[in-house]
Amino acid sequence: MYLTAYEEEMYDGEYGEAVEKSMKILVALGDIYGAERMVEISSAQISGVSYKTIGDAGLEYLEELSKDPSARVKVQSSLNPAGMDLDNWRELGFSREFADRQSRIIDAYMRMDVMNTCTCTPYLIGNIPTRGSHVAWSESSAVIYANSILGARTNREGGPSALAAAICGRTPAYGYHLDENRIANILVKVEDSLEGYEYGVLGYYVGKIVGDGVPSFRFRGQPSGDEFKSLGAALASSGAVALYYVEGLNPAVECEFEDRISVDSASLEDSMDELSTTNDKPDLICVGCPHCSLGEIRLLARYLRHRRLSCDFWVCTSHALKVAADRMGYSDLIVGSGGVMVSDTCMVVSPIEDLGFDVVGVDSAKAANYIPSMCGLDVVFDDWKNLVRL
Ligand SMILES: C[C@@](O)(CCOP(=O)(O)O)CC(=O)O
Ligand code: SF4
Repeated sequence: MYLTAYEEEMYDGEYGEAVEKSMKILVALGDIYGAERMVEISSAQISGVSYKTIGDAGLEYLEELSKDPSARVKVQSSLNPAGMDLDNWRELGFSREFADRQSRIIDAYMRMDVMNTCTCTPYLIGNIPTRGSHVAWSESSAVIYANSILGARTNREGGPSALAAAICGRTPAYGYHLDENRIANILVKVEDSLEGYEYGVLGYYVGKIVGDGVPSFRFRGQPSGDEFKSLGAALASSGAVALYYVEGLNPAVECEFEDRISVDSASLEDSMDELSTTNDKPDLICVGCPHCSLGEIRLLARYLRHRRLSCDFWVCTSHALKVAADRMGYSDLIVGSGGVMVSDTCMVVSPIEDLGFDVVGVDSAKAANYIPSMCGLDVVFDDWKNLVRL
């Protein structure tokens, strides 16, 4: 592939070992996917943060890499959720051993100047790529949000390739960076008006049909940003979708529809049932997959203000939005009803299986899809208001 003089110098090790190693990863990826050149990126979102998911091998790789002074990111780079709340891990019951290793991972990233914002919704707290800009993001729910709602361009990176891109400020130009791979190829007509968590069910259903295709949605009403967050997360987890369009919002510049499908509430019923693995009552309810927006926290707080929860209840969000919720008094209302504000982590990447829970209630199709395999626990999937009433 073609490299500029500067990129070649990075490749030849003139800027240090970590830069050289990172450039070699990017060139190898570019060669595999037929990239002809690199593009400059404006930001990175780096997954592979939880000690639960990357283990000792990941920890050692990051510590080793971060010792090299050339391992410093060139663009704004933010971290995906970690395996614990970085401040309140003791109160939530995480072990000291887990916490020590998790902190070493965060420290290694911080040495490389990656921001320890620890959220899968970086676009809610300031890592907001502009329309048309190239980025290297590796959280599938954030990738699809960036490509679809923000109009930026990113492939579904892995943690190591997003980090390599951040260290070089470049990513190979293939896949969703190129116009020809951003053509809508399946029309999805949504016949009924949906609400809240139903957008996750829709994403789960459509993702299984379209795989890595590019759907274009025709909705009856206009979903909210939070609903797009749920829709995209589910599309990216049951399928490998990285980009979708919405008629009237971000219509596809080009469409080559190979298929057209219609979806109504009845077609979603089976998916709705599939997402629960038990009829038992949850002993933990978790919302915030992807991490809650401040608007979602506000609605939870208003609903819970005069209620008492009958089981543990986690509201997962970023540290930044938890601070905002504290100042608004939302956190007090949630805590007052028996809930907990959990920042930096979530029900999938934290070791909830070691905290004595058996059945987790979630309103996120993505979380319902992942908890049985990633935590080995049973799941009840429903609207959060129904879960709270159970
Ligand atoms: C499941 C997921 O949201 C979080 C776990 O990933 P990681 O621990 O950040 O590698 C990753 C993804 O969907 O890209
Ligand atoms: S599993 Fe959900 S909450 Fe956890 S990091 Fe992924 S998108 Fe975010």
